Amino acid sequence: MSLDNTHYEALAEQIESILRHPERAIEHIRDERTRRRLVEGGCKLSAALEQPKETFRRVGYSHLQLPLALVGVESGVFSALTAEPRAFNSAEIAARTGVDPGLLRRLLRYYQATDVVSQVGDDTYRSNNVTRVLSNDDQAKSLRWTSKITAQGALNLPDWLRSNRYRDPVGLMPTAWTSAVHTDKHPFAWLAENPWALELAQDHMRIQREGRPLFFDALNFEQRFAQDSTSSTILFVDVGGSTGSQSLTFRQRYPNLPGRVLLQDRPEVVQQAKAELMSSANIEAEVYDIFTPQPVKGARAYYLRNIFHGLEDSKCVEALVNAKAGMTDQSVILIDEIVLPESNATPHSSQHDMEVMICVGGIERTAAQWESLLKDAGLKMREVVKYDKDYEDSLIIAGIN
Ligand SMILES: C[S@@+](CC[C@H](N)C(=O)[O-])C[C@H]1O[C@@H](n2cnc3c(N)ncnc32)[C@H](O)[C@@H]1O
Repeated sequence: MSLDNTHYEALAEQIESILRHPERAIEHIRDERTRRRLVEGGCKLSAALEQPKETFRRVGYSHLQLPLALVGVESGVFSALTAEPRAFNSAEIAARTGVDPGLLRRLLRYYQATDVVSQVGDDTYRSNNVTRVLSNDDQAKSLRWTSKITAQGALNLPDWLRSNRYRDPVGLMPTAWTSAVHTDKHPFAWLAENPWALELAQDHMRIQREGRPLFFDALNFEQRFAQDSTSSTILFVDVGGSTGSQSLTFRQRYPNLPGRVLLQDRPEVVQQAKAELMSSANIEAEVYDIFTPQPVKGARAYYLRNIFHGLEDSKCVEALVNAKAGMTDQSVILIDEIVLPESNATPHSSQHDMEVMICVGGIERTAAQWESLLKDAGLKMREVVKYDKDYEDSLIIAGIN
């Protein structure tokens, strides 16, 4: 259908009418697919129609977004605005936060202009859906991680890639991030020596998963892998499982399933996991290095989430061969990672690819790349279960044959 100016005028009026009461739209759009179409269409339309100076402003000022969000979080401005469902003037917010009134007016002007808060009068502001997300303590922790850690590496990316002559930097050390923080340590070793950052890393990993589907939603573990289990069956080995969120979920999803659940990770992480994991959760935790042969023999499933995207191919194959050392014909390796499509990747999955490149010299992979890695380790890719379309999160099921 060819559209003329009258159609575009009518569409613009409809959009403006939605924006006069966005909360009504949130209330009335019942279908998630419709909401996504509007959000994605709006973003793509905005980029497709913008003039050169608008492109420059969008891209050239993108460095302000993250630090100013963190300012709003750490100063308490966002939580002051969300404390009550009403509008506040800047003097009230200044009194509640201790932020200088002059600075506060400038910050609020910026937040209003970038849709982080809503302005209802000359000096009156109220929270909106964006303020509410940013004032959530957990989201704030995640912002601290990206701002204090990953953003440092991202800003160093142009120099780092140029100095490495634009090679694909998979497995390259130092990474864009380690060179930005001037360490010659591997990022995991650096984290072990910087407990404040390790805590942020773990919080971020936990938070960025919240509300997203889990592989348990798409696959019935009990039916597929736990037939005839007894109390001595090793059901689920959560390799590199951090403080055990997936082990805990496993126990919660299958409370009556007989068998053992084991968490394996680096020494400093296992120490923390043991302190955090409730003994009633019935999860064992042990130190294990994925670059040594798997000591736990004959488990039904060796589960590895977000481990391989931090490793170059040769290291992945080494870790897979080591995992295989524990497997029997009945065992499977479950790799829970992004599986990138060959075309039309989502922003989330491609952002993750950039993030692992910047921080750990890692890479997100396509199904063909996963299949090739598994083949090199003498394993067979049996099935790929995609369980989150936004992130392309998938469970790759592999076995010895
Ligand atoms: C990106 S995190 C993923 C954590 C967890 N699997 C999840 O998805 O929430 C990577 C984990 O691998 C662990 N790790 C890194 N190198 C390891 C090694 N050589 N052996 C065992 N675990 C390792 C880290 O300590 C960290 O907990």
